[in-house]
Amino acid sequence: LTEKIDQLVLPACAVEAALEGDFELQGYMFEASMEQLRTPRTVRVGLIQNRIVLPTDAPVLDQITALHKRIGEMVDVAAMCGVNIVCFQEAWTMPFAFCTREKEPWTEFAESAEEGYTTRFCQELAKKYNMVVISPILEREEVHNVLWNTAVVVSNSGSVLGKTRKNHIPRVGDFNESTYYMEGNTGHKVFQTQFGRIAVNICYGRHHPLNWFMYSMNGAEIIFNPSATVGGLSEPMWSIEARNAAIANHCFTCGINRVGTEHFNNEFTSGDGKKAHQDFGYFYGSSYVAAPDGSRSPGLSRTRDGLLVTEMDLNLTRQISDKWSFKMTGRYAEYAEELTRATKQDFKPNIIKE
Ligand SMILES: NC(=O)NCCC(=O)O
Repeated sequence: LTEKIDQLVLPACAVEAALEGDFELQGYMFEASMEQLRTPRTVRVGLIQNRIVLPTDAPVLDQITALHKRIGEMVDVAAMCGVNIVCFQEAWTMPFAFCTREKEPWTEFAESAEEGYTTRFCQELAKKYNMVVISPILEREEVHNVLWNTAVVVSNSGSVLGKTRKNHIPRVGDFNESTYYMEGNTGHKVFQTQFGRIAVNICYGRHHPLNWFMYSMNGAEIIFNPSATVGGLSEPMWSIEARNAAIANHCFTCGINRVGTEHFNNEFTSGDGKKAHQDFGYFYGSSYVAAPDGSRSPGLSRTRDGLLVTEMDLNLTRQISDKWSFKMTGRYAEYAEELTRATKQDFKPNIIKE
């Protein structure tokens, strides 16, 4: 169904800047029917995927600053393309070092969601470009000194609208994230922005249909899925999960994955009897947007930095909901009751035997 998608013509200055900055720039459009009582609710969304800039053994602040510079240049191009909401990849200010299980220096990348340099940096971008910025970082919550995997949502006014934390922490492959931070405690927040209602389902949460569902129950029209995931593990699932969530929940979904292979100084093992190694494998990019009608944009490159700009008419969410009525036909009260019973210690599965 990618053939249903029209390309979005992007300004020549943006195309040139992307060429000069050596990153891919793609633009697509999702249209909706014209309605009599509502005007189109058109919004432009930018997804940014990238490799890390400096080697993983460069000083921490240099690594962060180099990523700010790189992403700042890409946001400049997003602004030229009229982007209203931009989302970066999971833990965008750092290498995805959680495979190592080392605490130092990786926990030094953690920053305050409200006051950290990265949030300040995003606030500047948001104000300058009248753009909502979704900034997934490693958060240090300073009152209790707890680390979290958090997306900070900066409003286009430049103020911090709020933050939302990763609900599901992987226990698969080299994703040793449970060594560093806890399951999120912020529920399924939806942020009302000037450009639509948005939510952030961070990485591994995309394997949980009920996680997407709860954001949608709270009214999300666009659900972002900033990720860090590697070839050989999740690639066969990547093109399906966010797309299916868009269909099932009558909303737009945006999958973002980093690119490149990140090398670490010290070897680590995967607990599978294989030899110790110094990298996680390659992050395969392929960021894309899926629409509630089942269509999707082509993915960005598997290997290059990129900016994907999509224009979407949010009226499509209600139009598809009216057509398919999944929200209306869902038997949620029944599921809720059965689920409540299923989560109890004394639960007996409802299996009928002869
Ligand atoms: N970052 C993260 O949660 N990755 C886990 C692997 C996956 O979900 O593909």
